[in-house]
Amino acid sequence: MSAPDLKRAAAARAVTLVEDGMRLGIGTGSTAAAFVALLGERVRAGLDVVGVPTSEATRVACEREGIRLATLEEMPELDLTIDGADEVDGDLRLIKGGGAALLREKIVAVASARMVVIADASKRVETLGAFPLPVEVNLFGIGATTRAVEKALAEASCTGEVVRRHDVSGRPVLTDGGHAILDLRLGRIPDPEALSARLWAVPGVVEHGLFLGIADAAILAEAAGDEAVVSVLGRL
Ligand SMILES: O=C[C@H](O)[C@H](O)[C@H](O)COP(=O)(O)O
Repeated sequence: MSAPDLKRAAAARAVTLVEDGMRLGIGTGSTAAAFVALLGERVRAGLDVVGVPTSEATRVACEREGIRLATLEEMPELDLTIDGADEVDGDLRLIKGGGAALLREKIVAVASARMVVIADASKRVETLGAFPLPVEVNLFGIGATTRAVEKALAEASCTGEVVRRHDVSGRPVLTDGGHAILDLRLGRIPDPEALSARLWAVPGVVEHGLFLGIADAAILAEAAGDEAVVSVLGRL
């Protein structure tokens, strides 16, 4: 059972939550892409939904699948968001932003009555932080902002390094909103709420990838022999 098969299994369970007439938030990343493909199949079979994509990549994928789209200006309240995650803990706290879409993802998730995470079970952790925490920052004053983020880490009892994200060709990554990403390599985050508050207090931080109190449930798929077994954390 490959990782793509597990992602597809989690996405397939999530697609069953979608009902006719729903206003959907549609996430970003490889697991969300599996969801978009399955949603496209249902749309072509007659399901009537409208989606708000959380990135330009997801917008393009949805258009290819024939999924009707709107903006949050046109449709500021959503029924359900389905999105992936880089880490999920037992309290449904998340790290997101491995694909640099965290700002739009958080705006869309908070605009939704429900957010459901889809992931392979390797994303389930006891303590958040092994995955580097993405922080989206304004380009203006990025050196000073990086220093201030380092100081915020110490104040939240975290240790580690702050590294600007580059792509595989060595170019600095820019988000869909034209901002930079700092990856906080921490190993563990002992108090995510404290770190969240410290990061928000830094001028220049646009958003961070800690999603706290936002997700309602997580659909996690793991392999059992040749089968994918899906479990649910929280309530669907
Ligand atoms: O910015 C990207 C997102 O937060 C993704 O949802 C996250 O990185 C998980 O992606 P994947 O499903 O590819 O592991």
